[in-house]
Amino acid sequence: MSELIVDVRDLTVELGERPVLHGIDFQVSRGEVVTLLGANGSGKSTLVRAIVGLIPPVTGDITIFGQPLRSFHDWPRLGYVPQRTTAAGGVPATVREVVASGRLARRKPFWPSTRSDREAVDRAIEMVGLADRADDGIHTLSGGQQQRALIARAASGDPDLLVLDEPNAGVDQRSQEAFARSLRTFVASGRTVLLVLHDMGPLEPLVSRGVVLDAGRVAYDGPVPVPVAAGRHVGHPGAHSAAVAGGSAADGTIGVPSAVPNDHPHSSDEETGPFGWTS
Ligand SMILES: Nc1ncnc2c1ncn2[C@@H]1O[C@H](COP(=O)(O)OP(=O)(O)OP(=O)(O)O)[C@@H](O)[C@H]1O
Repeated sequence: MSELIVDVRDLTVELGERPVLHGIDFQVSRGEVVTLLGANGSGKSTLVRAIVGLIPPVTGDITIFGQPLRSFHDWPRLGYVPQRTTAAGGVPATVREVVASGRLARRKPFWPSTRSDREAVDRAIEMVGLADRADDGIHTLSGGQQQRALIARAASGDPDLLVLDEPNAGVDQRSQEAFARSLRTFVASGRTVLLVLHDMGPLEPLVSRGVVLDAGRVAYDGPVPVPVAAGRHVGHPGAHSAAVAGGSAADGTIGVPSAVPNDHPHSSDEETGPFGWTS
């Protein structure tokens, strides 16, 4: 069996004393691109935040790179971009400076950046299609471009696992396509990606597995569902949780769409369905 990069067992999380995740089992193996799907408030961001160590579990275990999270120290191996952040915040930094800050965990304190630092920063800027804006102030970029700069910052540290919470929110189609191409290169080098997505868009062919959360529980875990008709989708043969997801197991359909309404406030394309398909 391939190496488990993320291993979540029986995870329960509370926020403000309210249970949000209930007994989640969730694994990601090396080289996979796994997307978390589900309705607003189903717990996707909470699961991701627990995995990167921002929220403590009430019960259950989280292991990353084979290490229990509570004793994990190798943070440069993990790149994380949270949802809906802006990079500007009044800081007069250029795109290159923001991206270069992603290398800090790999550098010796007070030493100047090395050639490999600078090359990694250039690669990451190229990856998100911001090469022509590298020396511009981050505050001059659009929200979507700032989001891409943050992805580049996470990627510049050469992580083995990239965790991105809605990386394409508010990002135009052409940039999404450029990002999908770069992510393909990232994954081809044997690295691993965990994404929260509402609209898969150009990332869809890259995604190896979809996990749908419904009210803090795993409702489906299997190949990414594909559409059969407006509002109905079918799982690939072998999708193991079809019945659990609420659809009709008899006709092979799964109820994923009902768990993934397209009501997200910052979707980049209002005409597009939850998996990036025109509805
Ligand atoms: N700080 C908090 N305190 C209390 N409840 C919270 C907090 N943050 C989130 N929640 C609640 O936890 C639940 C899960 O939220 P979460 O953000 O993980 O969902 P999500 O699936 O990522 O949603 P979205 O698609 O809208 O980002 C929601 O009901 C939300 O209201």
